[in-house]
Amino acid sequence: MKKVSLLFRLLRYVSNYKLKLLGLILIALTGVGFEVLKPLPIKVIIDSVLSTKPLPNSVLNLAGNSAWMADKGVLLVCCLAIMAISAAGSALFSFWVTSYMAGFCQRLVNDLSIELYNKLQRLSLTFYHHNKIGDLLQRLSSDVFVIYYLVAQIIVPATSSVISLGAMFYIMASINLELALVALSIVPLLVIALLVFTKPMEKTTERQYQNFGSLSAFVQQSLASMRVIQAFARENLMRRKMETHVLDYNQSFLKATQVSAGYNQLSSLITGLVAVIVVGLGAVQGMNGTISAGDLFVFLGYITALYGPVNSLSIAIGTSVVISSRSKRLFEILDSQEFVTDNPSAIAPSGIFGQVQFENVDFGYGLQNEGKRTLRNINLTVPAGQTVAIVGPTGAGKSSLISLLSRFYDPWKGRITLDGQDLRDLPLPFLRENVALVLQEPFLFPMTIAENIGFGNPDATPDEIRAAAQAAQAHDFIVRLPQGYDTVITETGTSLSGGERQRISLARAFLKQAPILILDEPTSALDALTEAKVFAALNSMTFGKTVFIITHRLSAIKHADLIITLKDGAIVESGTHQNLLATGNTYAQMYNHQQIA
Ligand SMILES: Nc1ncnc2c1ncn2[C@@H]1O[C@H](COP(=O)(O)OP(=O)(O)OP(=O)(O)O)[C@@H](O)[C@H]1O
Repeated sequence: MKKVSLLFRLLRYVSNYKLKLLGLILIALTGVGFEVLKPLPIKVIIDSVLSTKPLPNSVLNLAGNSAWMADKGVLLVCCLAIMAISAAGSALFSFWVTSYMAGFCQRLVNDLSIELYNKLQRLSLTFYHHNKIGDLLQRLSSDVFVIYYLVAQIIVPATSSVISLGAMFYIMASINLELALVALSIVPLLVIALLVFTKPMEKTTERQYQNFGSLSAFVQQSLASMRVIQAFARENLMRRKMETHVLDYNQSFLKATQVSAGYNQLSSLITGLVAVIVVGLGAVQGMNGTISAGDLFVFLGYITALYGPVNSLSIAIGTSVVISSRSKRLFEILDSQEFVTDNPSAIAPSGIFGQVQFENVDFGYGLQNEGKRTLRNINLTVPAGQTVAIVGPTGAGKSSLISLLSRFYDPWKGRITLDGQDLRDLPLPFLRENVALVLQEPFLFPMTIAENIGFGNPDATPDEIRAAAQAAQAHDFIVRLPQGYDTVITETGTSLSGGERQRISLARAFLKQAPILILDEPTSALDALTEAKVFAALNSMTFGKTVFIITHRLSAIKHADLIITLKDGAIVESGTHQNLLATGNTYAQMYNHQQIA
């Protein structure tokens, strides 16, 4: 997307608050008006108090011909005017603009953050496989401020700069057109400087923020895996990698800063040079008597004041380059394809029985024509209320198969139905409300244990949370913790053992009371006794539910209604424990091997 169209797209968020923006610009312009007025009382002092020039008509009209308009009276009024202009213009309006702008821009940042967050929630896991969390974090917490800069460093300063330049030029031209035109030559010179610097600024800024994203991602991953780093004593290796990331970032930061400082300095140089020329020419005209001392003072005042708006215009233009590069990183998220989409015309059925059917399902993680096929021609019927166990060697596709049930991904080919209805024709939130999931890696939030379990059902009462914990064999260890159910879990959950985390995760799924329960190795971290208790509890908790369970401990699923064996992404056998044992094939071999071991 082109730089200008990126800026226009960003502008659309601002256009939701047209009136507020207009208010902000009006306040800023009033401040500018005071700035433009600043040299005028001094001109009156120089020309009409210190010299003999009559008072300007505008002042006479205001004051009338009153007697107090003698020199000292004029001097006093001019001094009061200077004070009022400075107090109102510089102090009051600067404060007002700053606080108004902060509130307004923060609201824009909030809007954009929420839109990004909503989009991130809709994106399927495929997106997360291709993007690093640290980089996304950086986009959401830092790049999102581009909208702030768009208003605070471009729209408002550029508008007030253009208007104040216009007003100053008008007054200067009415004093001396020739000098005013020389002053205006700043504009084409600055445009040339900008043309030279745009590309390098764009490139270096983009690189800088890419490197910053990589650095954030590396730090985030390192912190999350500190235990592994320490266990393998790989601190030096990771430090060297960190140094490389920091160095890359520093170099790109340095380049971006040098290029943008180069542009700023060149534009300052141009402004300064033109100002010197105008001062010189003005002084010559003053000596020739073609311009009064007061007018020359106004002129010189504006020439110095001209630097402010011209400079903020050039900064605004430079910032627009930076902003467009950074906003690209946000629009990349907003434009990411939602591979799993919610069908807007889908109607939720009044209830769910729980019959699940896979019909000729093929699936892979990449795009259909590019990626490797992970599941091939899966045909499977699970009647409502039955328990199906999925077994097979590691990497066979077991977790992939069950991830299709929650529509984390959609099949490449074929379809999966729930009570005869294609999952893609069910509202996505409805489907996921009706599926409870225990993942292989139990994830806990940095909240209390009660909140972690209650995540399965936010309306659950403390008694229901406790009952779910009891069923998952978690209650006993929870009440032994100093704060019991109110114990806050550390960010990574490392304050609990693997088995404890697993049981909390199980309790969360139990609490959800969904008609379909998916358990991906739910007891792999439990000792044999606790595992037996969990499985005993499972029998009562899963009554009437359709259950998919993946486990490597085959003795635990002997009573499943159906067992399927997956190998290289295909179902190679299915039946009950007894049937499969009788065949002597893969399942029987794995089972017998475990019995001996
Ligand atoms: N996000 C992913 N992107 C690409 N390939 C993946 C992804 N997740 C899994 N795979 C691949 O899909 C295949 C099946 O993986 P899956 O996790 O479904 O196997 P599994 O039978 O559950 O294994 P395990 O018993 O070890 O958990 C593997 O080859 C794996 O490398």
